[in-house]
Amino acid sequence: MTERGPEDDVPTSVPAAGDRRRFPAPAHLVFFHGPMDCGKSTLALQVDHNQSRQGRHGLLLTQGDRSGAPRISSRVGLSQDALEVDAGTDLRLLVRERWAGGHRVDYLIVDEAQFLEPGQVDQLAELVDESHVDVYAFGLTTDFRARLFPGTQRLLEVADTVERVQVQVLCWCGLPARLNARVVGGVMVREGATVVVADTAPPPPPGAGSAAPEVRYQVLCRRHYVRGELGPTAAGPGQLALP
Ligand SMILES: Nc1ncnc2c1ncn2[C@@H]1O[C@H](COP(=O)(O)OP(=O)(O)O)[C@@H](O)[C@H]1O
Ligand SMILES: Cc1cn([C@H]2C[C@H](O)[C@@H](COP(=O)(O)O)O2)c(=O)[nH]c1=O
Repeated sequence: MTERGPEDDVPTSVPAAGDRRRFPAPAHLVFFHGPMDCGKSTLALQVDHNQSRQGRHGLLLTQGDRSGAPRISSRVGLSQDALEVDAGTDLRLLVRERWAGGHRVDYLIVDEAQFLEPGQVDQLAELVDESHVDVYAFGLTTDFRARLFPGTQRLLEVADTVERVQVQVLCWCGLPARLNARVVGGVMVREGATVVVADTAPPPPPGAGSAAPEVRYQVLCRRHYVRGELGPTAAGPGQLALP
């Protein structure tokens, strides 16, 4: 086990082959991605559990969790308190402040990583390369327009390892679903703000009152995403709202 902290010496040149064991194993930036509901937050909490059980100290970060609280919450029922970050957070300073307060930080768990600014992804890479902090980031591949989020794009560009989360989410037709449709008032939309925090909960049964969330997401296969078809369980006609 390698314990990392501000006091560690960071090698400034590549060691000769015989010297390698004097240097810590390199840290890594790992990015796990997929559509909504594929188990990213569950995996984030599992990675944290497995790392912390090795005696390592992690810092959990998130932004805009569905719970509305600074937490990483999984639909399986697990959840952990986390630090809420936003576009203005310097992630290097965040870690250095923890170190200055006497806390060890060996690794970061970053959920909802699609919401990071590209510059914040570069800060994570710097923490990996210059401070030997392992970073495990978890985020959506694409937004409701089927375009990469800027944070996701940067993670795909610079991460040491990129893994598509293996749990398949299924479209209503039974095919694997990889695209996130935004549904407003029962109708799929393709225009709007990139960030709208909401869940994939199915629509309530007819007559259940107005507690229904106005915005929800539905994960679809490519064909049904392109056609804007939400399937038989969709509220309302399930039609695409043309711009
Ligand atoms: N009651 C349940 N029993 C078993 N697995 C569940 C249950 N509810 C949700 N899940 C699993 O949790 C997954 C969603 O996990 P979550 O971490 O919240 O996803 P993400 O963060 O990617 O949106 C679902 O795809 C499903 O596999
Ligand atoms: C597609 C899409 C999603 N979001 C939001 C909706 C949720 O609050 C999160 C994703 O959460 P999950 O843990 O992956 O289920 O992202 C968004 O703001 N914009 C989008 O285009």
